[in-house]
Amino acid sequence: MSLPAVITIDGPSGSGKGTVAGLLASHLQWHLLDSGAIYRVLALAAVQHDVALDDEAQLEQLATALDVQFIVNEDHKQLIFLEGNDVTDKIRTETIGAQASQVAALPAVRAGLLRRQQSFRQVPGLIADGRDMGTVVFPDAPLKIFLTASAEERARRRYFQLKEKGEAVTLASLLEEIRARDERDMNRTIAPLKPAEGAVVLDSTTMTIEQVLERILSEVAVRSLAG
Ligand SMILES: Nc1ncnc2c1ncn2[C@@H]1O[C@H](COP(=O)(O)OP(=O)(O)O)[C@@H](O)[C@H]1O
Ligand SMILES: Nc1ccn([C@H]2C[C@H](O)[C@@H](COP(=O)(O)OP(=O)(O)O)O2)c(=O)n1
Repeated sequence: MSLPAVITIDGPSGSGKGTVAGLLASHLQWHLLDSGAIYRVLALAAVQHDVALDDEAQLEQLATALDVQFIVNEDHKQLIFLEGNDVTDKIRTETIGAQASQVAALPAVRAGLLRRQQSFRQVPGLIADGRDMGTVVFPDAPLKIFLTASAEERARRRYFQLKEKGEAVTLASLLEEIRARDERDMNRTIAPLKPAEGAVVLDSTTMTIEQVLERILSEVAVRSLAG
């Protein structure tokens, strides 16, 4: 029996992966894997348990035993729980993003989280967003998207997103953080951020969210992926 279909969406921070993945999942009524959230939760767990962000052995243990739950509420919003506590908003800061990028560079951590991510592949299908969804976690996915945008545009998007949440941020510091995270995610030795073979590369710098969604849906239709 063949495995349920997966659409992978990989790309750098602020390219629109999370937004588009969520819209696609609700449009197709498929499951959603926000793999970045798992790395963010692991970073938060490490801080809370006083585990150093470069202690690979302890982080591996923490990763394998990580008590994280994804729950969709009645408003169709995905909530994320760590050890029973709602951490949905807490994990969205740039600090946690940078810490997630740090723990994600450790091979034992990635290996410890691999099967957990693959278990999200359930009928009728899965939309998986991250950095290595198409290259490592679901290499057989029938549709792989690499979503990108200029660093300036991604920093601008993040700026408005965080400002709306009341976070005190500056455009200049966000651009610097985005560049540092790009650098680490693209240059690590294990599962670096890069387009998977055969990926559709979409540069969303001058595209609206709707245009990105339409473009991906046209690729879904060409491949007859949705029933
Ligand atoms: N094509 C787009 N045009 C304008 N804003 C966008 C676009 N795609 C995403 N955004 C906005 O940019 C911000 C970051 O998007 P997000 O989906 O969180 O990116 P990622 O998951 O890749 O980090 C959000 O506020 C989102 O609404
Ligand atoms: N599949 C993944 C997902 C995220 N990561 C790492 C690298 C990223 O900088 C951090 C945070 O990822 P996340 O997708 O939540 O970040 P953005 O929303 O794109 O800013 O985790 C990863 O290494 N592999």
